[in-house]
Amino acid sequence: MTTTAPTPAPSSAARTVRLGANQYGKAEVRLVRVTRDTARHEIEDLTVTSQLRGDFAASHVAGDNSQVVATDTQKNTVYAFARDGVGAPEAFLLRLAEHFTGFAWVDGGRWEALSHAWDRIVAEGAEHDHAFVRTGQETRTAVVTRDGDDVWVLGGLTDLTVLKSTGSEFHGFPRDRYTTLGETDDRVLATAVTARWRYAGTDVDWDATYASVRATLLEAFATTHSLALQQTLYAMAEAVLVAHPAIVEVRLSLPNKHHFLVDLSPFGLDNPNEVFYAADRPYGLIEASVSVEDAPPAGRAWESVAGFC
Ligand SMILES: O=c1[nH]c(=O)c2[nH]c(=O)[nH]c2[nH]1
Repeated sequence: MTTTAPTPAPSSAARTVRLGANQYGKAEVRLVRVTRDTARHEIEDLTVTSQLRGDFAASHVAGDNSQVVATDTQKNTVYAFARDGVGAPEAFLLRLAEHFTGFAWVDGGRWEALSHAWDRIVAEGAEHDHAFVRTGQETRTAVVTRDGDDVWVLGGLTDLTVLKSTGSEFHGFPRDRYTTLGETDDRVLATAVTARWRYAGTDVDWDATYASVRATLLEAFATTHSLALQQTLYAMAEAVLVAHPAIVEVRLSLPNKHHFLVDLSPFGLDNPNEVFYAADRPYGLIEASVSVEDAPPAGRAWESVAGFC
């Protein structure tokens, strides 16, 4: 038997290492703001992440924190800025970006928000002034990335769950020895939409555009007679781009929430497309980016945005 001597590990003196890309900050700051100027309160509920980029080498290599804006300070800043109001998450994040890049050694960063929706409770026939119920609907998302004077804004939403009980077909796919799926011209189509969209600039009515994009996504989902979830995805993204000149790119991630017809024949029953098993996994996952032809370069807009191809 031949034995090979192990290769000696290189001594640390023989190698030069270098700090690469880095960012740091406070993740998932939970912020709830109650606006109580009148008896009819308003509530804003966000989860905010702040990450700074810049010259932080001294802290990493020597423990010199003279340029480290503490993550605790970043968290406090989020709360302090909320004292003046929150408003659209995109606008709030742009304020944070402007503030933190005021430190000479901070040249950019990434600020992200999830916006959690609450509805008023209807009590005694009227919307209550200060009692709310979390809507089981989607979560609005926003990401601001700044690099020097360049800034990119993504709007978005996640967990917008939709279903069509007809108007969906799937056939014409290749068959090989592993194919068992039957062709269908009438199936249930359901998905939980995750969408992100890239704005061309920052002079935008964020709330109005969000509401309009959401409505456009829903309308396109409802009205597209679907031959594949891929086709529905494209129709949804196209509809958003056609209706919103401020938006230049849409990325969608659509899980195909399969609804399988249950075989009721063992019970002597037919099943004319009425009783389904709603499977939770595995699920098809359909993802794409759709953009306008003359879209400005995406730059760093999509950096660290997980969950898309
Ligand atoms: O809309 C669909 N797209 C697919 O790619 C696919 N694959 C599959 O098994 N079912 C479906 N449905």
